[in-house]
Amino acid sequence: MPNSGETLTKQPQDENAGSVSGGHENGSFPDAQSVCRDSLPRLEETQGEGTEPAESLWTSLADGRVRLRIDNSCPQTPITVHQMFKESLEKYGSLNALASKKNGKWEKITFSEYYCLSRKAAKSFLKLGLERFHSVAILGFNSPEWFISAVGAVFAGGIVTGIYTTNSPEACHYIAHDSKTNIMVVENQKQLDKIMQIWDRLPHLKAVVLYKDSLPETHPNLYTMEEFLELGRDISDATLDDIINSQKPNQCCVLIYTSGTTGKPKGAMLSHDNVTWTSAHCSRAAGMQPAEVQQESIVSYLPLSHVAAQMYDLWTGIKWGEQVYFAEPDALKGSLINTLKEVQPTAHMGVPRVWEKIMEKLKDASAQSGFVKKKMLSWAMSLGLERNLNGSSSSDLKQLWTRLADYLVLAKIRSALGFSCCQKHFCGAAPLTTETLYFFLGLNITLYEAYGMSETTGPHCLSGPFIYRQHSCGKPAPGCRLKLVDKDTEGNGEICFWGRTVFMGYLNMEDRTKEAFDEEGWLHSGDLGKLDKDGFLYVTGRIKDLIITAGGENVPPIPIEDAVKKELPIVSNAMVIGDKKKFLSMFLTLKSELDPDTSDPTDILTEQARDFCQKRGSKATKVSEIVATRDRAIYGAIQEGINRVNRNATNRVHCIQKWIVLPRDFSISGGELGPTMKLKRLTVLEKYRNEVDSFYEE
Ligand SMILES: Nc1ncnc2c1ncn2[C@@H]1O[C@H](COP(=O)(O)OP(=O)(O)OP(=O)(O)O)[C@@H](O)[C@H]1O
Repeated sequence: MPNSGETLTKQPQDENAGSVSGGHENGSFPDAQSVCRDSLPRLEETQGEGTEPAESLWTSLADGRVRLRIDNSCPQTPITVHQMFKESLEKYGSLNALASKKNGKWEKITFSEYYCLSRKAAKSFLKLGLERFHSVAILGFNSPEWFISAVGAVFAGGIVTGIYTTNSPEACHYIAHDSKTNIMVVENQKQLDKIMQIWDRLPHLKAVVLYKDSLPETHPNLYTMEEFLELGRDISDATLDDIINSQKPNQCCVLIYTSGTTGKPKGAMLSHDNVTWTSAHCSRAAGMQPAEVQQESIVSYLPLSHVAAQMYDLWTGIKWGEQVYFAEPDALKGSLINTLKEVQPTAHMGVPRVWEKIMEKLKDASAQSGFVKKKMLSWAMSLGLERNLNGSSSSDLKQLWTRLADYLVLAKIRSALGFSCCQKHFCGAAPLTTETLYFFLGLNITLYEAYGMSETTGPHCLSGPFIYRQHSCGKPAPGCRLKLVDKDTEGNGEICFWGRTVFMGYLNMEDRTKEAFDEEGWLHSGDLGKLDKDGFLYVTGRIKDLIITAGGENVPPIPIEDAVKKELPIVSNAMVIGDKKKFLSMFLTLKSELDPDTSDPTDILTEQARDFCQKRGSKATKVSEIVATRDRAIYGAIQEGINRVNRNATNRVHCIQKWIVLPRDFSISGGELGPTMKLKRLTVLEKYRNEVDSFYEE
């Protein structure tokens, strides 16, 4: 791959692919006319006041600088995280910023207090020996301490990186080592235990701060959050301000480790400009309001080590003066709905799996309710869906019924979910199924999809109240561009990105960084997409998941997997296997109840799965009963379902020839799913290597 780090004086010309750009400042989006065939706009000569000059669009060094992608479609002066916070402080200083539950009561701090605490944290990090461009790693559930540590780390000239709480000690070690972590901020004893196991192999680690539990043992370099915040007392404001003032927008301040669905995690380096520009422009385009218009309130619960949550909750919260309420650590085990009901957020973001879980809960509740309730719900939802799919073209009487159904039934469900005041429901980070989309449309909840990657500082394409089309991820954010390359006859091509969302490079991975960009500096996503005539993007597949059989046929696995799941409602996960193999085979897992404490899949089949068994004449209630006996009724039904999918296959190569039911559903703790519930195919292949071999034994 050519070196994209060259000076970008030459402007790219793309003869085959038109590019689509986002709208401007006011958050408006382009119409059909802006699907243009022109080249990229000229990069401005100026990189913004105070920006260190840099020649290259990428770097793989923590202390590296990049040339910012400022051009006439996004001319705004680049700023640092501290400058962004200072601007917000002037406007929103007295507003509440962060709210967390302590002893059953919400405790709140204002933006002024938030800023002061972040400075205190910054001084304490310096006192503990945080070196420039070394990392502060945060390992814990969302909380004010998480935010204050993150902002403090950046103020102190460090780089903040989140670590998933589900990571093993070795996975924590990988990140801490790669990012030269100087200080680790951990939530509780459980996370501390992991660090204690690896500390002696982390030569840069100087101290650990514990922010929830009390100190379990005396260790010279172990502090509680209270102790920590006092450590920097003798660091002067001038010392900190010197460091803050020396920061440049084109330097790194955040590291997001990809969750490794395609291999080893990579540390995506985000610059101050990536963070501040994306915070300013993406959420506004999706309809989020600045606090001077309406203070948005949101609930923070998705892992902050993932780019989507970190941008949405933390950095955008600072930019627009949002009030962030922290959920309980068991949010995803069920308590989230209670928090939502209390907070009544004005906007809510979930990954598709979160929305699916809400859907499954509602379906189960409906299945257990009486005949009349069930009928009322399905009547109201069918009217809601019809209106949302067909618009309000129906008769006056029908419209009246639709409004009545919303008032009598649907509004109550939305209220029970905590969405009475919620004006924007976002979904992103993974594909959303039509079933989920339609289910929520039936409830009169429109899910606005966003699409992007860690490498685009989260969202690059957005939907919102002013830009929406079903099944689409919307349009590029204002000032951003995308193009499709290597298009097939149906218009599907690889999605490539350009704009100030585009990251700096992968830390310590020069080769992977070069591979990510083409010679003109476009970032290649590894995703397939299609554009409609109005410039709306539809993500249609992942090249990075493409299976190439031994015969050289390209097989996208997701459509086959989705078809199997649609045919067989007992199936939870389906995974096609066949890379470099003579034919395709498939792993299946069955829908099973989750352990309420750990969220791990149990052996007990879900209500829906048991219903499937009963209808097929099987008495099974557990996964193990089906697998151990190769339950004839169920195995027969699965084979029939697969036969139906095979009959609709594009050609013989796309047919599933062998399959197996695995004894346990995929899960994050099992390692088969990433934190946004995306399938980690390589891990599954490794974990079930014997089963794979058994498919292909002669
Ligand atoms: N709205 C969406 N629809 C479909 N796919 C999406 C959407 N949003 C994100 N994705 C998928 O998620 C990918 C980005 O994921 P992310 O940057 O979070 O990396 P990851 O999954 O954590 O790890 P890895 O890079 O190792 O796969 C995109 O390239 C795309 O495949």
